[in-house]
Amino acid sequence: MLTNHKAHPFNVALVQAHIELGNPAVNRNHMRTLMEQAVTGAQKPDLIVLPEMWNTGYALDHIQELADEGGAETRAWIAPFAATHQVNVVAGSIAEKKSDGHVYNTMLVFDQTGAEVASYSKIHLFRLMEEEKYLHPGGEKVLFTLDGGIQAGASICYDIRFPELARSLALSGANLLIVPAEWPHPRLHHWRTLLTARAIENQMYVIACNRVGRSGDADFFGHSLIIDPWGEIIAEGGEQEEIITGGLEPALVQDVRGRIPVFEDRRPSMYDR
Ligand SMILES: NC(=O)CCC(=O)C(=O)O
Repeated sequence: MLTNHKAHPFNVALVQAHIELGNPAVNRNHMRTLMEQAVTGAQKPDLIVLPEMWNTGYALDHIQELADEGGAETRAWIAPFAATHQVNVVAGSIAEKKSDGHVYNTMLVFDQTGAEVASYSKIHLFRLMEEEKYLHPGGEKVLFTLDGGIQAGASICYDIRFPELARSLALSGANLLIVPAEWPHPRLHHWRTLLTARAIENQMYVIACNRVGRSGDADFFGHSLIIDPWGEIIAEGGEQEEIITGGLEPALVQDVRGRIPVFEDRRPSMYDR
């Protein structure tokens, strides 16, 4: 059940930001400034989402030195930010160096008390951006409960090309898929179509925060999206820095699942793998 104990919709704010290649200090300050804008905006968010690999960008050649050791630096400022502003934060993803010495593309999630409620490392590494040469893949899917009882599933960028992951999260109870990304031109058509498909087939909300700006040869287009469980786009960013906001209506997931009973009509024994 997607339950929300608040009378108002569950308001989300996607921080569609530019990321400075290989400069965690600049990126941290920039994200904090934008997050402050988000919490002081007209509509106070219940949840803030950042883009993928926002601390370093794809500075993969130097990722061993640049990655956040144990995620300590990120945790040290995002947890108090969440508590101070009483807002859930999906801290996009960061390059995180774990105790095994490998660098992972990791999403950290904090609730509105500042408690860390989840950590997910990207399962599917994207060869076109050489992730598989420099990063280590995560080994498990992750669900978490946000303030208000909303069950969310984690996906990072390229993960959305694997419908099995979103379906598996939905079957485990997720009603909302959260997707930080660094997705460049010329694949806007894929971005919008895949995200919409994940929403329609799983009858879940999908919220996806992409970065903007050029980095090396890549031109990141933004177009962050908030999509409802019927596949309607509630809000979509442009190609510049901005904060995209929208309200999720908790009851809509069950309503859509009642209209077309996809989950009741599944035939798992017919699917090989
Ligand atoms: N950072 C990524 O995973 C990019 C994925 C992407 O661009 C795609 O087309 O897939």
